[in-house]
Amino acid sequence: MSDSPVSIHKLDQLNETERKNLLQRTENDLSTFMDKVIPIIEAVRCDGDKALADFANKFDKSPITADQIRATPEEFAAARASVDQELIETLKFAAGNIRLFHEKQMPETLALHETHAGVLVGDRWNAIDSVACYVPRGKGSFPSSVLMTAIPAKVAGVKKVIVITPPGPDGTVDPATLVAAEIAGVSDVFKCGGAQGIAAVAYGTKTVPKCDKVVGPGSPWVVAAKKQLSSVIDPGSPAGPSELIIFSDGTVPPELVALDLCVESEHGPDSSVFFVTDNEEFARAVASHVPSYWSQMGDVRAQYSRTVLTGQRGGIVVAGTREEAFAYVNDYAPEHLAVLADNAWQYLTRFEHAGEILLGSHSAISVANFVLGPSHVLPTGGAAKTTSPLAVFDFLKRTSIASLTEGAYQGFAAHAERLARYEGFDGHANAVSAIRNQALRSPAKSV
Ligand SMILES: NC(=O)c1ccc[n+]([C@@H]2O[C@H](COP(=O)([O-])OP(=O)(O)OC[C@H]3O[C@@H](n4cnc5c(N)ncnc54)[C@H](O)[C@@H]3O)[C@@H](O)[C@H]2O)c1
Ligand SMILES: N[C@H](CO)Cc1c[nH]c[nH+]1
Ligand SMILES: [Zn+2]
Repeated sequence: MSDSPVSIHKLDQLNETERKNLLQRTENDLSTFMDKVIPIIEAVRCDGDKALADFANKFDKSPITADQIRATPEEFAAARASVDQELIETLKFAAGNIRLFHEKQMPETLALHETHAGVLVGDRWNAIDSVACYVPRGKGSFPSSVLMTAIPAKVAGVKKVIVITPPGPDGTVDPATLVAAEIAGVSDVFKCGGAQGIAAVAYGTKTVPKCDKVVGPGSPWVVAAKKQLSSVIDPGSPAGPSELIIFSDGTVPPELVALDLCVESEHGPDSSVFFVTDNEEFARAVASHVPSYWSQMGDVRAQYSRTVLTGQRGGIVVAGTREEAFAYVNDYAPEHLAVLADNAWQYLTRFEHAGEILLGSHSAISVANFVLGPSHVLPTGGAAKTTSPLAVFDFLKRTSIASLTEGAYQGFAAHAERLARYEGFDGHANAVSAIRNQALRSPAKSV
């Protein structure tokens, strides 16, 4: 039991610096990528589609040419024919749940409140014009990410939704990604990933349309390019390497926690996954079960998981008290938080910061990752302290709407004039002092 290689970090044995280090993610230090993406971005800005093809050759080993960046109707048809019918049914099942959840999330288009007699103020929500959904391909294929990004955008009413994704070594888009795009109602899919894909939608190329916003998860190249281009395109939330914290009070089988530790840790060596508990005996039991689950995974995924769970950005955190366990989770602000307990709901109010909180053994991380409804694109790197999961709100913006009657205006104008004079704005003050000259404001008398 004690010879499990899973890291065990005892909070009360850490000094302040060590505790701080345990909260770090790979994405918190993008310094090695920030400079390297600049020439890639510049090449796309200057050479457009030709640069996209060159980078696809170089980074994706994909033999495409500048005139093959867009996925053709024939490629969609071939994808439809090659993807297993049951998988298509599953993609449709997921799409239905994602659509339903986001439809229910939509705010009223116009919400007005009468704050005083004759004063109507409120919000109008409307969609942004164009969005690019980034779908990764480097470490697997992610048709689920197409659904989790494009469907909320469509529900919000975005007119132009496109997908960008790295092409494979055969020069095509992953077939299930194309089928998922079709199910989501997206017909514009472009073969460009990494920093070059982000640059393409930021500046536009002959083939790839310039977009107002880019969403979706990606490698550090993608996250670094989003940061570099944040004044050119709205980069949305970072959505970097997947991360998970599991909290348990020891009232579930340790095997369950061990299995869940292998979930997000198999994404890549840069993921971060911890089990946090105040029960050391239970922690050691969990650690003892993990290696047997690695042996049930493919070599590459098992190695990613092993790297994460035996290193400094993963494993088990043993807190001295339950309060310290809650405090650690809140400081960490994980992307996903799974609460595994007999009565998981009792802990909900203890967790302030997380992209998603899954309560109880049946609210499985994999169900939420793939088919439940809420988007799996969630804030990473601690961004859950201030930001929210991808949702319809990311594709909408608010405009404040106001309307005053003549009677209401009388009650506001003198106050506005006084504040305008104090701030030294004569033009502002003069405009409202027309209160003394009603003719200027009354349509009936204005001509
Ligand atoms: N937060 C979320 O919602 C969420 C969801 C799914 C996946 N993820 C994360 O997304 C990530 C996906 O990883 P991936 O590798 O599949 O992403 P990816 O497909 O974005 O990465 C591959 C791309 O990176 C670029 N690249 C690779 N090597 C390069 C180099 N040497 N120089 C320049 N560019 C280079 C290439 O353009 C390549 O196409 C994982 O970290 C996973 O954990 C996050
Ligand atoms: N865990 C990812 C979000 O962090 C979603 C995903 C897609 N495929 C597998 N997992
Ligand atoms: Zn996952």
